[in-house]
Order: sequence, then C-alpha cells, then structure tokens
Amino acid sequence: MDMIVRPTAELKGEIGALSSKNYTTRYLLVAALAEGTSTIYYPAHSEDSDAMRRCIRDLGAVLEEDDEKIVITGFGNHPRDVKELDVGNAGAVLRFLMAIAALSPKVTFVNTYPESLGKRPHSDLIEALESMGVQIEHQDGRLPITISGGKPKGGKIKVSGEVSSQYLSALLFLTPLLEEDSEIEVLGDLKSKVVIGQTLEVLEQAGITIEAASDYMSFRVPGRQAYQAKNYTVQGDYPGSAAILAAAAVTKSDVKVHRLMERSKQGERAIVDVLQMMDVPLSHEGGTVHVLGNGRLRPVEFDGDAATDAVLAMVAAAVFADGTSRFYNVENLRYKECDRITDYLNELKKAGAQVEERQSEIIVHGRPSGLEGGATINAHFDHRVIMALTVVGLRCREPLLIKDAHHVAKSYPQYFDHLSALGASVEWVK
Ligand SMILES: O=C(O)C1=C[C@@H](OP(=O)(O)O)[C@@H](O)[C@H](O)C1
Ligand SMILES: C=C(OP(=O)(O)O)C(=O)O
Repeated sequence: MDMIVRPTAELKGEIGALSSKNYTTRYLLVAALAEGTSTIYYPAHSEDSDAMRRCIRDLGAVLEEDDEKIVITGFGNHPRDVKELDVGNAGAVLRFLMAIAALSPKVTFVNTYPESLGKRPHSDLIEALESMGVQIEHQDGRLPITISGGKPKGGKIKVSGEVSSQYLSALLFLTPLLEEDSEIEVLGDLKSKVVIGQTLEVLEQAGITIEAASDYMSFRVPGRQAYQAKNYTVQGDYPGSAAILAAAAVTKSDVKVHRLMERSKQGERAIVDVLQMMDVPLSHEGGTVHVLGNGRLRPVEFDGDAATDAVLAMVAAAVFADGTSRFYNVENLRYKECDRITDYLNELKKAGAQVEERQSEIIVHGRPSGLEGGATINAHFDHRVIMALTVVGLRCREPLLIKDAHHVAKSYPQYFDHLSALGASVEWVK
C-alpha cells in the first residue's frame, strides 16, 4: 500500500501516544522467562511486538489477551524445543532471542525480510555466544542463523558495542539464568548506550540482580537467578511520537500528545529538548507535550546517539530550519532497517531537501520556504523513513507518494490515523 501525503498547513488536536515498543518487547521477554503468571498492561500492538508475542508463544509461553492487557505464563529457563522462529523484521527481537535460543537444543531463525533484517549484521553477538560454548551456523553473520545451544557457559564474556546495544542487552537477559556467575565486558564504544538503561530497569523490575559499572562498560551478573512473575505497565513511546511532534513543529499547530512521561529512560524523549532548542513553542507537563507550532525553526547541533530512533524525525524538522543543522555520532543508523543515512538522505533529496552525509553525520541545510515535493519515495522497508518523509511531505508544495508505506506498522500501525485525526492530508492508495 502506498501513501499520498499532501501539503498541510495546520495540525490541531490531541492524541494518546502509542505504547513503547522497547518496553513491550522487554516485558514480554522477562514475563516469558519467569515461571509464574505476569500481566502487562497497555502493551504495544505492532509488527515488532507481535513478533515477540509469536516467538515466546512458540517457545512455550501461554498468552491471553484483551483490550488493555496481556497475561503471560512463562517457560522459565526451559524454552520448548522448536525448529524455527520467525522474528519478522524486528532486530531487537532477533538479537534478544538469539541469546535465549542458547538454552534450546537447536533453533533456526528464518530470513523473511532479505532486503532489510536479512542485511543486518549480528557477528558481534554470534562471537560472544560462541565464546560461551554455543554453536552457530550463519551466513557471514547474517540470517538465516541456526543456534545449537543447551548449556551455555558464563564466566568472562566480551562483546562489542560498536554496532548495536542490542547484543549487550541480549547477554544481560541470558546470563542471570546460567549456572556460573558472569562478567561481561563491552569492547569499543557502546552505541545507543541509553537503551541499556531500559534493559537494566526491566531486569530489576523482574527481580534480577545485576551490578553495572556507571558507564555501562562492565557488568557482574550472578548466575542461578530466577525471573519473577510481575505486573508491568507500558509507558508511551517517544520514538514514534517524535514524528508526530516533528509534524506539529513544521506546521502551524496546536497539538497535544499525552502519555509521554517526563522522567522516562527513553533517550528519544530528547525530541522535546531538541525542538525547544530549535525555538519551537512547546510545554511538557504532567505527561503531555503541547506544541504550538508556527513553522519557524532554528538550526541545531545534536549528538544523535543519545536518541537513536528519533534522529530521522529531528532531521525532518531541520529540513525547514533557518540555517544548517548537524546530527553527529549517528553511524549506527547505517545498520538499521535500511542505511538510515545514505538511503534516507537520497529520499529527502528527491523531495527537494539540501542534505549532506558523512560516515557518522547528517548535515541539513534548512529551507524555511518549503520544498518542491512532487516525488515518489522508496520506503526501504523502514517505518522511521516513512514517518519522517511524511513530516517533510506536509510542507512540500506538491504531494509526496510514499511507496509501501504499510511498513509503518513495524512500530506504529496507527501513525497515519493519528496524523489524519490531527488534520493532515494523507491518503492510502493501492
Ligand atoms: O534494544 C532495543 O530495544 C533497541 C535498541 C536500539 O538499537 P541499537 O542498539 O542497535 O541502536 C534501537 O534503535 C532499537 O529500535 C531498539
Ligand atoms: C531500529 C529499530 O528497531 P530494531 O533494531 O529492533 O529492528 C527501530 O525501531 O527503529
């Protein structure tokens, strides 16, 4: 399905933020790893969270769901022996479950998105798991991947953090269940470091003890621990909401997004600070972000690694700023659903934006007068490219046609419904 995004001058209204993808995947996982019955209130409903639901069910968890909650009876440290798991296009789900698969005899992760997840690297996690005695077949570090586990060893474990924090998170979920205590050392720079704070928060809520160095570069994990069954409530999602807030920032707007906790550990809450730095009139109180946009934005310089999944939305806002913006320390955007530097900037250029790339930087020469538009956009299987190009399309002179925009459902299936409710001119076409 394709999406036509037409010029839209004004946005107005209130929406409740979608539920956090990162917390939903984590709560589903720790509930599955517990032996009792846990309840997750307001879980996210999207392709990625559905992938985790499907896989933990395949591994032996029992799930019952209604409109507001999901009740899960876990399999503890004894996942059911399954031949295959299909994680769809969900990177975090794949990496977390590759570690948990080390407790099973033999599982193959199939390759259903050869043009997206199928291209992403997992070698750093593969090497760490191999050092723990797990046998792994893979295609040069990529899917399909077969894990032959059984009894992985703890002890001293090293993992690179240069490409993704998800490898480290995966090991933090697995090691408490091992016979031995573990010491995990992170090699190189740790990318998306703030996300590790979310992993540790969830592990603590699940009754797991981990001693983490303050820089998150080393961890002591006692073995023989048991995940406890608990009740969890999922908070609102900043990465998805960042696109809505950016849309409000580039238009004349009066938009409120509720359910966005001020003191969240999601790094992408920085969208609020970045828009403020860009002089966008907004307030953030009582979990509600209220944007009163006037379409005028100042350029900004920002270390994007602090808010990985909001950078594309920030760049979309910077496209209309009065000067040059720079987003640095963002190289790991190249290893996502697509190359979120080269591929994304190519699509922005089609719409008329003036952007430049470096290996780990995005530079945006803003055009406050708006863009020409009138282009056909390749979504590259990437929900965040789709959301960001939609923001840009609102302020183009001619409509944008975003091909295969249904991939927005990876994280935010109701994105276009929310924008449309706020007054955006968006229309699905076959
Ligand atoms: O742990 C997680 O749930 C995630 C970690 C981040 O990935 P990287 O650590 O690869 O940057 C983020 O971009 C992704 O959407 C979700
Ligand atoms: C990169 C993302 O997810 P994942 O790595 O889990 O596929 C994302 O949600 O933007």
